[in-house]
Amino acid sequence: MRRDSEQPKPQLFLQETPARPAEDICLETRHLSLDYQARVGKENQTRRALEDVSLQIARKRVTAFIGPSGCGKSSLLRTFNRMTDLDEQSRLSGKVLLEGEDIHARGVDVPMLRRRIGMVFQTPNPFPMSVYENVAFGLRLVGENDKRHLDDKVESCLRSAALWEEVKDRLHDSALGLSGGQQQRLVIARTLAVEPEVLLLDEPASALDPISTLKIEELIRSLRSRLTLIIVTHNMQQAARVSDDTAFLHEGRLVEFAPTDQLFTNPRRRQTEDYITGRFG
Ligand SMILES: Nc1ncnc2c1ncn2[C@@H]1O[C@H](COP(=O)(O)OP(=O)(O)OP(=O)(O)O)[C@@H](O)[C@H]1O
Repeated sequence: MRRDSEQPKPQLFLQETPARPAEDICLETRHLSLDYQARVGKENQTRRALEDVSLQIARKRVTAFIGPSGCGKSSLLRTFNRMTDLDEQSRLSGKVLLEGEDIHARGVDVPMLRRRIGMVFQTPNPFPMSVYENVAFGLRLVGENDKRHLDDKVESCLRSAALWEEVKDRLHDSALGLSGGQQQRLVIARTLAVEPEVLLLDEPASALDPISTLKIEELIRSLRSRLTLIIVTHNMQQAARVSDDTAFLHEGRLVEFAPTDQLFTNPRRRQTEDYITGRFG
């Protein structure tokens, strides 16, 4: 196995990664750093969650973010749909580009950005309404009220989320009566209804049992023919099973980003090797 003798130099990262044709890149960060305010005793201190992260996410692939707790995986994910804006005290520098366009440029429509880049969280969060209305929700918001069209769309999204067969006879029952795994697939169906280009998944299966986890993993694989997926996971086996590319982060820095097979079998960085072989983390 090849090892580096030196500490990683993330700023060299792009030169070491096989260049992707520009037309294959969906999302890109350039020298992205994120600072937040932490309360220490009676004082606020500025802390860095992300440090000079530059990476290119390929379209219609599954990219996994792995790394020890607190390394910045979720923070990085949340920059892609500007969820980090919700913390008014955090400061971002560098760029995030979606299809080559700066998502922080003046005039960007943030609700539209969040339609294009959907997000699914660790704990399933269906709305307290029926299964049907959960999926129809986003469509109604954009003015779709035609019943035939809504019926078709609800069915196709539930099929895409591998949930239709389990819920087709209880579409008008409360979504809160579904199991945790079903709720998470419903949330994915709800997100798919507004036809996002990118789906961000923040530990989507960590609250689920093994069978539900398997279903979510199969779903992730099946969705990559139609959109770009990015998954944060603590579980390296899961990253290896579902992703095409994997980024390893440590202390807010991108240490290594490579095709998943390569990263797990022949990591280029000593730190990556130590992490995947369980020497730390
Ligand atoms: N707005 C914020 N306020 C307080 N702390 C923050 C904020 N943003 C990031 N952090 C801190 O920055 C670090 C990175 O957090 P992040 O949630 O991105 O890590 P992570 O790799 O996803 O961790 P985990 O695997 O434990 O979920 C953590 O120490 C976190 O507590």
